[in-house]
Amino acid sequence: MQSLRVDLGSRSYPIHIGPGLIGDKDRFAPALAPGPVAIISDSNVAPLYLEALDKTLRSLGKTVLNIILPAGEGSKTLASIQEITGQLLSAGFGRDCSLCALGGGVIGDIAGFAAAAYQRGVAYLQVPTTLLAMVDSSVGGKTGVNHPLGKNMIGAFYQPRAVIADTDTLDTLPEREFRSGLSEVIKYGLISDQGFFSWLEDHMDAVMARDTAALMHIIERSCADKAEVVTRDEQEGGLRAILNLGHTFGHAIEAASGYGTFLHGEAVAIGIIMAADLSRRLDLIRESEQDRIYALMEGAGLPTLAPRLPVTEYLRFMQVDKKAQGGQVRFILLRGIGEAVITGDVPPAAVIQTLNAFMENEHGRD
Ligand SMILES: NC(=O)c1ccc[n+]([C@@H]2O[C@H](COP(=O)([O-])OP(=O)(O)OC[C@H]3O[C@@H](n4cnc5c(N)ncnc54)[C@H](O)[C@@H]3O)[C@@H](O)[C@H]2O)c1
Ligand SMILES: O=C(O)C(=O)C[C@@H](O)[C@H](O)[C@H](O)COP(=O)(O)O
Ligand SMILES: [Zn+2]
Repeated sequence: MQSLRVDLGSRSYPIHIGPGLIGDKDRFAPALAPGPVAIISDSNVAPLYLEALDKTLRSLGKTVLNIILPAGEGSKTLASIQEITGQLLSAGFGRDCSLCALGGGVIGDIAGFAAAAYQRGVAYLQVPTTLLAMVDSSVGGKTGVNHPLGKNMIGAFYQPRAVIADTDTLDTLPEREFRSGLSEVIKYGLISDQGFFSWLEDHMDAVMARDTAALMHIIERSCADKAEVVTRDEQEGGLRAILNLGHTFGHAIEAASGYGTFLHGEAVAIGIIMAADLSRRLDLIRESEQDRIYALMEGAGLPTLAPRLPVTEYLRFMQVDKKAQGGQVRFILLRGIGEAVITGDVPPAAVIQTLNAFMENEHGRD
């Protein structure tokens, strides 16, 4: 097992990564509030891992309530928050309860927001079971749900009490979901960790084969890179926006093509390639660097073609991006591999050139 810490003063918490952790009551005990526990999971994950977690929590003397939502992005709605809070109230759960998010990023985001809102805030733990959730969504306290007009539009910054990533759960993760998580891993290399990007170029075969040591390395390095950013800027006053590389385009792809058509990581992979294209048009990166990014995404089996939607549709969803300031969309661009830049003065003509290029020749590379 490896353990890291997210240092946020009184809101600090550990991240534990390793095999068999769902059965390790000593990881759970220090993070739980005194009262009962609700496990929030989804219809795919619950049959696989809920019984084991339930048993661990009961061995700590806890009363346990199970709440199971339909699997998939379609559940990331306010209706799910209503469902969870309704079940908590019916079971008589008070402010001394804890919620355990057992699942991928969808469950983590929903359960985290339910924890932030229920009786104005109760304890919660992240027990991520997808690669994407282990490397990204379980860490940093961004919680929330979608709105038909935009992704993650309703939510809160609310930190978990612990992140407990049982790497054994990755054994059952479908291949497409595994690959989806890799785009967020590649993102860390691009925004702040050139050495990690090079390591991924050299070890992608081992990663794709789910080699144990390679998986431990990418999860640990990703969590460390994310924790470093979150510690310096918890609520995205500035720096944290770099974690959004590829997301301005990516969120537009997810929303405009209907939530769930593209997995989040797939949309982010395409979005990162589009952001690299825009960075090259603005002479921030060289074509050779753009080629390396494209090659690594392809090597990870991720999609690189943007869906053919009207450019006006892309622009409509990009306009509501939460990073916009004074009506001006801000982009996360690359100044090289390993260095991100947050910029609010991208000429609209350049953005439209990138969008047109992807719509015309499908991959956006002239
Ligand atoms: N809060 C954040 O900082 C943050 C960061 C990145 C992404 N996100 C959000 O995370 C979501 C995507 O998360 P995701 O990719 O984990 O998707 P997901 O939660 O939908 O999980 C993917 C699929 O795999 C299934 N699954 C999960 N674990 C499994 C396992 N071990 N074995 C078999 N099946 C399993 C799930 O039931 C689901 O069908 C998006 O909504 C995205 O916006 C949030
Ligand atoms: O933690 C962050 O900060 C991120 O931006 C991580 C992203 O990978 C993640 O998709 C996040 O949910 C996006 O947040 P949003 O504020 O752009 O909705
Ligand atoms: Zn993301």
